[in-house]
Amino acid sequence: MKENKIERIHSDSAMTCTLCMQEMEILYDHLAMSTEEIDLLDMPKRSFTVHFPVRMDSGRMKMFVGHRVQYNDARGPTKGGIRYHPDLTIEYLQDLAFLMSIKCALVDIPFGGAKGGIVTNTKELSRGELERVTRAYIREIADYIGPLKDIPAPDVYTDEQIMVWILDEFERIKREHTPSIVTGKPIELGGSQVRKYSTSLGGVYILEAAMKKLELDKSSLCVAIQGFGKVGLNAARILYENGFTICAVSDSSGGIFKEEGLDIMEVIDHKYKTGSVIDFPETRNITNEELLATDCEILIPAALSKQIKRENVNDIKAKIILELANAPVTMDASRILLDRSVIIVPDILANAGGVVVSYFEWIQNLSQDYWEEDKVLERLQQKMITAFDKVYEICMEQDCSMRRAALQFSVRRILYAERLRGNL
Ligand SMILES: NC(=O)c1ccc[n+]([C@@H]2O[C@H](COP(=O)([O-])OP(=O)(O)OC[C@H]3O[C@@H](n4cnc5c(N)ncnc54)[C@H](O)[C@@H]3O)[C@@H](O)[C@H]2O)c1
Repeated sequence: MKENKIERIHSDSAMTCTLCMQEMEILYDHLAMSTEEIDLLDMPKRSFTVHFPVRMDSGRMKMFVGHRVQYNDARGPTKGGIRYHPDLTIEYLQDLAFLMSIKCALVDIPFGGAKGGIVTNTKELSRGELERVTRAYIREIADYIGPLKDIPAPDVYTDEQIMVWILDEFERIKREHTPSIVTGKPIELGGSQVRKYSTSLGGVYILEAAMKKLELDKSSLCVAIQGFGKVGLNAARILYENGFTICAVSDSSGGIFKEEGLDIMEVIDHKYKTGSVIDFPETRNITNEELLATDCEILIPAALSKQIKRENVNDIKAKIILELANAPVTMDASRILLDRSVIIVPDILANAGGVVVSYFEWIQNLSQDYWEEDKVLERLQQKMITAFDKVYEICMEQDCSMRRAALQFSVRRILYAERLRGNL
């Protein structure tokens, strides 16, 4: 099992493991973990595949493949997204489910980690087919999910509407209202305030906490953001509203740069009208490579994995990298940046705000007590800052990277829960 994981870690396919998984191998030695501990963390508790037929619009039946991985539930029911992707493999989902366990432990929410999905290209399905595929998948896995077992959420190519179909199908099967079965719902059906920008806001809380420790003044710093989707756009908006100068942003069509800073509200308007940030008046169009190499203090990758790699790492000028995307920096590049004393705030900490607000949504559903926006904001900030402080303390004590510190802290928490249960 362990060898397979290492092979995957070093493979270079589109579905490779994240940097955290590579760091885990180092951590096994660093923490002097016993064989029992390594074995326990190396295997998901439950991992299964379902095959199911769905009637297509053409009238013919087509077989689909779905997976769900419930990695570790020592600290609570498992929690994790449902992803629709043609290249989805159960091995990759196992790694993502493991990272969800780590992320939940890091921000101290009572969940284990899960991940699942369907092997499909949503662009090739009609809306009706997408609904039938989703409902059929839920019928297959309904016995293994539940508010106190395993709680799905949106992920790549799944959204609020798909969460509603999941909720509705599950409730039809169980014949009772169960809003806590899934998170990422619209507010009208039990969703939480703040959810739509929770990942970005959580990242901003962490960035501001890091800057306070480093005694940096935000007004004098230039920020560049790669990706202008749900996470990048909201991060740009919140930072702009908080007085940061955003000098470059980009999306898949390219980017824009303005040394004195962009009017982000106008850029958002332009993006909605034209579909891209490029060609915004009085700015210079730049490529995504140029965006990463922008002369800025803070770089926020919020698009895809593996954007900062050996080939372009020497062009990076930022002093702080806030990883809002998952695994945007490769292992090689990370080592080089750390040698140059660049601070990398790792994905498992920087983008954990999303799962924290998912936890709040679940609490609200279970208690039927719905919170005002202010309460969600206050509790999100508290969770993020507590995790940051802990990670920072370990970094200072051990003179290690934030990723190493975060992983170490979470692994210890999970192993402690396992030990209390008598599993170690
Ligand atoms: N949505 C969340 O709550 C959440 C939570 C945790 C992590 N993440 C991670 O954050 C990242 C972004 O997620 P999202 O939800 O904003 O996705 P999204 O699909 O809404 O946005 C992605 C953005 O990246 C841009 N993009 C695509 N290719 C690009 C390229 N080559 N160069 C520059 N930009 C490019 C797209 O144009 C789009 O603006 C992903 O890595 C995701 O896994 C998201």
